Amino acid sequence: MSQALITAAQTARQHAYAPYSHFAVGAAVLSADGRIFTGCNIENASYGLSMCAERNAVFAAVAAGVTSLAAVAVIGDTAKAISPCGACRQVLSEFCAADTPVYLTNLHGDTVQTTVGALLPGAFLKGDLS
Ligand SMILES: O=c1ccn([C@H]2C[C@H](O)[C@@H](CO)O2)c(=O)[nH]1
Ligand SMILES: [Zn+2]
Repeated sequence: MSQALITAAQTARQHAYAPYSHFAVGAAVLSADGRIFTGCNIENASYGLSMCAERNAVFAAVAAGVTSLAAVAVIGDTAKAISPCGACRQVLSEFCAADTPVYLTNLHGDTVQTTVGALLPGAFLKGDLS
């Protein structure tokens, strides 16, 4: 399943809209019942409005009613496996368990398997609200 998820991320990457950074990213997330949702980064002339691939994939899942994710894959044209930004780590923490596997990859086939909890130890979570 990790290979299918990585392939889905790779396909989504082809739709990246990144005319400013020229850095295309794709992401895919897996639901508990085996569905895959994908996202690519989408930039804007107002740079700060740009959105990462990871968050677009998570938001696509949530918009389909899936709020619990079983696995995540991300791909970009990096020298080493891609490293998600802090904002995406926080958003992943909202919808994934700490032990949810994350496959970080690049176009050379380097793959690092980590977890959402390892990517953002001490994430601010629902339970922290009083
Ligand atoms: O993990 C990452 C890292 C970067 N980007 C996007 C944001 C921006 O559009 C471009 C350059 O940072 O890549 C992602 O989508 N995911
Ligand atoms: Zn991000």
